[in-house]
Formats: sequence, structure tokens, C-alpha cells
Amino acid sequence: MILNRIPKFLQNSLINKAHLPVLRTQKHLYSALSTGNRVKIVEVGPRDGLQNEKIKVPLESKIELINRLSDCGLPVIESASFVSPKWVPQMADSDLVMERIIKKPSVRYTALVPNQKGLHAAEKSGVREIAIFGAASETFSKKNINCSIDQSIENFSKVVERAKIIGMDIRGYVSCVVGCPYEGDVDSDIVAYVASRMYQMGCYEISLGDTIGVGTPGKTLEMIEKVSKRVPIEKLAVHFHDTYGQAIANIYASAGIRVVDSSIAGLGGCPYAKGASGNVATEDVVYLLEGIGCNTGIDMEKLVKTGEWISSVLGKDYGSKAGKAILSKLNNQ
Ligand SMILES: CC(C)(COP(=O)([O-])OP(=O)([O-])OC[C@H]1O[C@@H](n2cnc3c(N)ncnc32)[C@H](O)[C@@H]1OP(=O)([O-])[O-])[C@@H](O)C(=O)NCCC(=O)NCCSC(=O)C[C@@](C)(O)CC(=O)[O-]
Repeated sequence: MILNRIPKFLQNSLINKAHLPVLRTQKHLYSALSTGNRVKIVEVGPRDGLQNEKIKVPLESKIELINRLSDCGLPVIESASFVSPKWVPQMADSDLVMERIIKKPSVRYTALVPNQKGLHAAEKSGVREIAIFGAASETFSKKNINCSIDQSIENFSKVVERAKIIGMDIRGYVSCVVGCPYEGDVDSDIVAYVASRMYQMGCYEISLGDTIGVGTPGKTLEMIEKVSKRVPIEKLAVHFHDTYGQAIANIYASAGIRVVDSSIAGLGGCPYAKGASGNVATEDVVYLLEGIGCNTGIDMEKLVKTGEWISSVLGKDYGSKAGKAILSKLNNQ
């Protein structure tokens, strides 16, 4: 009988059978990625995708990438990062990127901000929405932003306080939500704690990052279940790296979530998470979502052409499976 109340796509999935006990207690989780829902994609390619590139990406290419992504119909594009250029040199021209991109009124152009200095620089460059970024692992927090989890929360609350005064919207990231490159498995209670602190301080959305891509559908679902007890599920987003090829499965398993982060052509990686591969490719996510009847509002043809183009700029193979397949069809028409 319980099965009848679960959407069809979950009824037939392994996730559903393996996790019925979880799903039974979390009715709101099943509404997930079900037919007819609109799912928002947050494109993180220009920031998460490029930040780890060893060779300096030309400013003009960064700008062209963001402008092309805007034309694809993506509603949110994380475009820049106002972090220390000593820590992440690739993002050092973020002010110029933000100043020179063509801003469409329908698109939100966001930027990472770690501290007051970054907030000030973002404000000067006309940024209207920022993202703070913490972690559920002490060691990762120290390696990535040079402070403990509690210190980071204290620092972020000052950034958020000031950002609210100047009318900015604020998103929060929690990294290492299932695993840490230094500490191994991560306790979901800590993820829930960091996420809830960010939500309480005024972040309108919390993105849960599987920074090193070690999550599997079962672990992901259990983590979301824990976090959603402290932060409303409609305020959560998922952010998967695809190191173990599980990202699409994890998104499919992220029952109840309506916001998915992804990166064009699967670019990406965190400089402080060695061995982590790129983010899940936006093209693959759009293919999944549209395939199960979710509306993304994204122009797939423009998207795959953008994915192929940026891959060639970076001298890489095109990293989206769906993108490659669609492109080869287009080329054979
Ligand atoms: C947080 C800090 C700044 C602390 O770094 P620190 O060294 O502790 O800071 P500090 O205050 O001692 O400053 C050191 C120097 O940096 C400068 N500085 C300080 N702040 C800024 C700033 N905002 N903009 C420009 N410059 C800055 C500051 O002025 C000083 O310069 P100096 O006096 O030596 O010439 C540093 O650790 C940092 O920048 N970390 C960022 C690391 C990063 O960007 N990681 C990747 C993003 S997170 C990620 O990818 C994960 C995510 C979000 O995608 C989700 C997921 O996948 O899990």
C-alpha cells in the first residue's frame, strides 16, 4: 500500500526498495523529481568548473562562456569567486568578469565570497547574490578556508549580516556532505548542523556538496533525510562531483530536492580536494531531468555546443556523455 503513494519512477527503482523505511517516514521526500515539476539548475561551470584549471583561462573566454550559458536559458550562473588570489589564482580576474559579462534580467549571476574582503570586492563589481562556503569536515575546512567549522560560521555570520544590509541574496554551501578527502566518512549530523546554521543566519538556499564524489544513492538519501529535519527540503540543493560515476544516480535518488548544481561539460574540481574529478555535467543533468518529465527551460542544442566549445578552449575531451551523443546526432543531420 505504501508503494501506491510513491511516485512511479521511485516505485521501480532500487532506491525505493532499499530505502522504504526511510521513505515511509519522509513522505515529503517522495515528491522529488516527479513528472511535471520544475527543477532549477544552478550552473557552476564558470566558477567551480574553471577554478582548478592549471593554465590561466583567458578573460575573454570566461566572459564568452558566461554569455553563452545565459543564452542557453540557465536561470542561475555562478560566475566568479572573490577569494584570495594566492589561494585560487584562476579566479583573480573575477571583478573584470562580473563587470564585463552581458547581464540578462532573467539570469542571476552569483559569486563565492569567503570573508568581508571578498564581500567588499563583490559589491564593487556589481554582484547581487553571493555564496558563502563551509564544510562538514574540520580538516577540509582548515585546508580550504584556513579556519575551523565554528570559526567559519562566526565569520560567515558577519558576511551575511553585511550582505543583507546591502540587499544581497545569500546562498550557502556545505562541502564534504558524505565524505572528506582527509577524514573519510562524514557524519550527517554535522552536515545538518552546518546547513542549519547557514539557514538560520539567512541563506535562502543551502547546497549540499559531495566534494569528492564518493556518495552513493543510499548514503545520499540518508544524508538528505537527516538534513531535511533541520532545514526545509525546498531550501536545499544538491551538488555532486562525478569521481565515481555516481552523480546522476545520486541526483535521481535526491528525493524532494528541486535545485541541482552542475557544470557545463562536467568541468571542475576543488583545488583543496585532491583526486576529486569534475562536477556532474549540466548536459547530463538536463537529459535526465527532461527524460523523467521535469521542465528545466534549457535549450539543449545551445548547451551542447557551448560544452563542446569550452572543452576545446581548455584543450580537453568533451566530458558530457549526453552532450557527445546529441552533438554527434546534430553533426549527422
Ligand atoms: C578564506 C581565505 C581568504 C583565508 O585565507 P587566509 O590566508 O587565512 O586569510 P588572510 O586574511 O590571512 O589573508 C591572506 C592574504 O589573502 C588576502 N585575502 C584574504 N581574503 C581575500 C579575498 N576575499 N580576496 C582577495 N584577497 C584576500 C589578504 O589580503 C592577504 O593578502 P596579503 O596581505 O598576504 O597580501 C582563503 O583560505 C581562501 O581564499 N580560500 C578559498 C579557497 C577556495 O576558493 N576553494 C575553492 C572553493 S570551495 C569549493 O570549490 C567547494 C564547493 C563550493 O564547490 C562545493 C563542493 O563541491 O563541495
